[in-house]
Amino acid sequence: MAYQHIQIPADGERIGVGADNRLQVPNRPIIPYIEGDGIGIDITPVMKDVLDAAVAKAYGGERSIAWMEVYAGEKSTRVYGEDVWLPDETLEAVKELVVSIKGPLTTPVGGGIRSLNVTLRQQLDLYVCLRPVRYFAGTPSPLVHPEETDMVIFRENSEDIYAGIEWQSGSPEAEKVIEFLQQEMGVTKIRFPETSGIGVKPVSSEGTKRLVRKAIQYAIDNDRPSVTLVHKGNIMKFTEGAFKAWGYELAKEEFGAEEIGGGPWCSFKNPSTGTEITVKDVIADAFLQQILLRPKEYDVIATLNLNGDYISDALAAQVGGIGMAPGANISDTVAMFEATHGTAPKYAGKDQVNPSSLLLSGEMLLRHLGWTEAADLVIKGIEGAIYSKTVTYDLERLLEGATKVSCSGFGEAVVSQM
Ligand SMILES: NC(=O)C1=CN([C@@H]2O[C@H](COP(=O)(O)OP(=O)(O)OC[C@H]3O[C@@H](n4cnc5c(N)ncnc54)[C@H](OP(=O)(O)O)[C@@H]3O)[C@@H](O)[C@H]2O)C=CC1
Ligand SMILES: O=C(O)CCC(=O)C(=O)O
Ligand SMILES: [Mg+2]
Repeated sequence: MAYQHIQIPADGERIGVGADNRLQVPNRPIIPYIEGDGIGIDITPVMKDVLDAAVAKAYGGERSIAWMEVYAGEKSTRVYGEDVWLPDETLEAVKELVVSIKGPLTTPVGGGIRSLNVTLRQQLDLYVCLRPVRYFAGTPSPLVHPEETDMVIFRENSEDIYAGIEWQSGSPEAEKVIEFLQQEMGVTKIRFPETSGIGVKPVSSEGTKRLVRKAIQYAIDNDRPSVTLVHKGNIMKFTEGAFKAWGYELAKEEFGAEEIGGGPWCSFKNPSTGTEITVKDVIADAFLQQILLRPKEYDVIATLNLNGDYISDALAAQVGGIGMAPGANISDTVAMFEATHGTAPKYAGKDQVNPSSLLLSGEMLLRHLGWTEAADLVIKGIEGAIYSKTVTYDLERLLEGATKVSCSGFGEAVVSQM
């Protein structure tokens, strides 16, 4: 490895990947991190400090993280030059070093660059966006029983309208596609052909099945009772409807699921525990009301890219907001952990926001390394800080008798509660 601007920590070692894609983790692994735009500057240093403290406490100095900064977004344009938003060496480093973590990156609405977050997922084929949503006791929530929300979202991360295949209204490309649709495909339903922008939504059986396979395997490994396929297949029959059909097909072919009654729901016995795992489906709009009214009925969720984006913020709100919801983007070998929320520009550099989403993403990273003792300490620290009502502005404004602390102050509270 030789990089232009990335400094490799001399005393760190690379994580290896063995048979069955198992990680071989040295005592001082090199972990690349992207600071992130906006509030990235606030939350990323806190995340590093908290993870370092948890690892030091759990392993008494025997293990530690060799952090290595890699660049993307606005910081990259300062380091590499005006138009370099995502340098090749960032992609190379993240791929070679296998496990990384990132802060949020800005995407302009309308024109400008396409999402760097989506580009990272696509370039590295991080096809699973894993977003667990659980409640921490004492967190203010709009629900009467927020503790009943305990779901793990598997959002397909490589297809759907996030593929970015779209043409602007009035462009020659849009006109050409519209002409093709009308003249060669017999399409008569484009309501305003003169002024329409056009987007394409690819959804494949391979893309669906690799995602649903991971979701079902997660349910097996974690002894969860159900996997729900969330789709809008009544309207988008050959994309979202196909996602549902391929999901059930996979459950039957690869996991031996059998139909319940006349189907389409099916179930099979968890090969490790003997517990019944139900594979079911629900239409996305109905799902969004049911997660508020009957959250206990849902557990592992497998869904398409756009649905997963909406659902993850909606579910996060139920357990305290997007300041609390972690995530990971995963392929068969590479894992990149990241917060669910964005760059919250109005708070950038003010040391105010809640770092928990990135802290909990870091907790997932530690668990992914097999460093469960350190991961448990991060959870203990966050639980302790929230329980003692020492919280950032977002929770303090909803929590009677709470003490408001800064972003870094919350990090210190977490460490002191470990
Ligand atoms: N993966 C990524 O990197 C993502 C990037 N983005 C990008 O981020 C930019 C801003 O997007 P926007 O729609 O404003 O969404 P954001 O998630 O950045 O912020 C929306 C609101 O959520 C609340 N919030 C977000 N993060 C926190 C936090 N850590 N602690 C407390 N509250 C928080 C704030 O609410 P309040 O004002 O009520 O305090 C904030 O104003 C866009 O460019 C978007 O594309 C968006 C999502 C994910
Ligand atoms: O890439 C972006 O700007 C937004 C991404 C997003 O909303 C998400 O990852 O949940
Ligand atoms: Mg989102």
